[in-house]
Amino acid sequence: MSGSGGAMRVFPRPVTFVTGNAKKLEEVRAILGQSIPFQSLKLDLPELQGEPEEISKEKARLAAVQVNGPVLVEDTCLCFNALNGLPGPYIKWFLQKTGHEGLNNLLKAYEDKSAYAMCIFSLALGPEDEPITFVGKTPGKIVPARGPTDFGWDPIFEPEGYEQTFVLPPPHPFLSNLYHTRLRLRYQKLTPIYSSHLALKSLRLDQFFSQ
Ligand SMILES: O=c1[nH]c(=O)c2ncn([C@@H]3O[C@H](COP(=O)(O)OP(=O)(O)OP(=O)(O)O)[C@@H](O)[C@H]3O)c2[nH]1
Ligand SMILES: [Mg+2]
Repeated sequence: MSGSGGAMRVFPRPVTFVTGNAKKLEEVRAILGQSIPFQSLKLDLPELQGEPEEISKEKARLAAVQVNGPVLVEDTCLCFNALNGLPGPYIKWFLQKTGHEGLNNLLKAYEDKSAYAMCIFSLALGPEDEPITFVGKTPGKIVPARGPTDFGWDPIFEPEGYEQTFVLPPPHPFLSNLYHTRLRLRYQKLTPIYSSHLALKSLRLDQFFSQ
């Protein structure tokens, strides 16, 4: 990927990251840095139902109508293999209603505690454009909650190859392996953005943007 000059050509109008989740915004903003012209908008979009990619696409369509310009949205799913991918996109409600303990209890009847965290980004150039969707997955397992509980299901998700949950452990987070695992998931969140640069270039949509 080229420097921010190239990105400016591809995205002469800022891409609006639409989310109602301050923590999500903080992480995406930290990763994106200056790589693309970026702004955020706090909108609580409807929590749709269906397959994760379809939900994400539809969310991008709704966001693009409200913003009337290029938008980026992200959906995070936590998927239990014993439950064929559920709660998946419904993790927000399961977490709110049952808490960490309830999520563990859902798997009590199964030996298989494996799970995966999935981040789906959708980019829509505008209300008339079909969103482009990219998926990043991190495998792991569900464990009783450990560590700080300030972000979602982090304390009950143990990424594969680690004996710690997904929370960032103080006091030296930048040096820990776990921090790097977490960055990897976040990097997967970024892959869509890099890929969409390439897609946009190949479609020559930079011309479209400068009109
Ligand atoms: O432990 C976590 N580590 C993460 O990295 C992470 N990212 C999101 N979440 C939580 O998972 C649900 C997804 O729902 P979600 O993707 O629809 O988000 P949201 O509705 O809060 O925001 P948005 O849809 O307005 O962007 C919500 O409960 C989020 O708080 C995370 N939890
Ligand atoms: Mg949501």
